Amino acid sequence: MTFIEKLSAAWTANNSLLCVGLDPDVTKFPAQFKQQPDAIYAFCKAIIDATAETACAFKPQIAYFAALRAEDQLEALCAYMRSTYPQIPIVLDAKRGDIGATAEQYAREAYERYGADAVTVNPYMGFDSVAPYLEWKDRGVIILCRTSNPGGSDLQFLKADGKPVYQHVAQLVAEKWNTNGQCGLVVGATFPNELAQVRKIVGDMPLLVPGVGAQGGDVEATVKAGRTASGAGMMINSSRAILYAKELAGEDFAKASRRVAIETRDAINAFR
Ligand SMILES: O=c1ccn([C@@H]2O[C@H](COP(=O)(O)O)[C@@H](O)[C@H]2O)c(=O)[nH]1
Repeated sequence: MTFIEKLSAAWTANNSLLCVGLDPDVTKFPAQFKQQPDAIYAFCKAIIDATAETACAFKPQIAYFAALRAEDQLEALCAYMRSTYPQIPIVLDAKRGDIGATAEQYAREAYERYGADAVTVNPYMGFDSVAPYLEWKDRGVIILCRTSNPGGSDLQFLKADGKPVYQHVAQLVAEKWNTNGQCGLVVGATFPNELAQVRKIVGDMPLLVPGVGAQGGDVEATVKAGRTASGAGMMINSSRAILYAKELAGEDFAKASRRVAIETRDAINAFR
């Protein structure tokens, strides 16, 4: 099964466009994890088990693991997700970008070492820096287009040949790079107008849409701007708001995460 087939099946089976982001920050972990040597694995596993039925994808952010020399825990976590929830795609958020020879190694890291279904990639160095990922025909390549952060405008909004750079990226990926139908784009929920522009350019291409939850993106505006005719087409990511959900009286952290994941999924579904 290809990444796109798996994602489409997960949209339907879980009736969800929610992507649960795994950004494990040990300073925010509940007390019971503090002394645990594999705390990152144990915390993320609990979140995965609590939210799996609400999600169309999981998105581990590699920086949170690498910064603590915890790549082995990321590897174990990806193996756990693949064996326990094989129907839910893993999108490794690594935002890689380098010359072709190095990109080949980054592609192996994402797809072979971690067994990710898709990886995020930076298009700034052009086609030959993305081509090695495209060689993995059953995997997804999710290319940064209009990122959710304010500083994304510094370059992505610059006009070239009369239109902003992010629109060039969308057009280039849709018309030239996506020959095997395996590409997606990252477009922030914090910019619904640009999300609508990108949707017009790329047809039904899947979009990874971070920015709801902690970054304050508006769910209704996001869904209305980015949905396809069939009411899908997006992995709307929320990380911190789910991982570190405020617990209600008598609730534990995983139940709180599950509750917020359900609320977010349902809020999204209300506008599909
Ligand atoms: O444009 C982008 C691309 C990626 N991200 C990543 O998504 C999550 C967002 O986390 P929240 O806690 O929901 O804000 C994080 O891993 C970012 O690295 C993004 O925010 N914007």
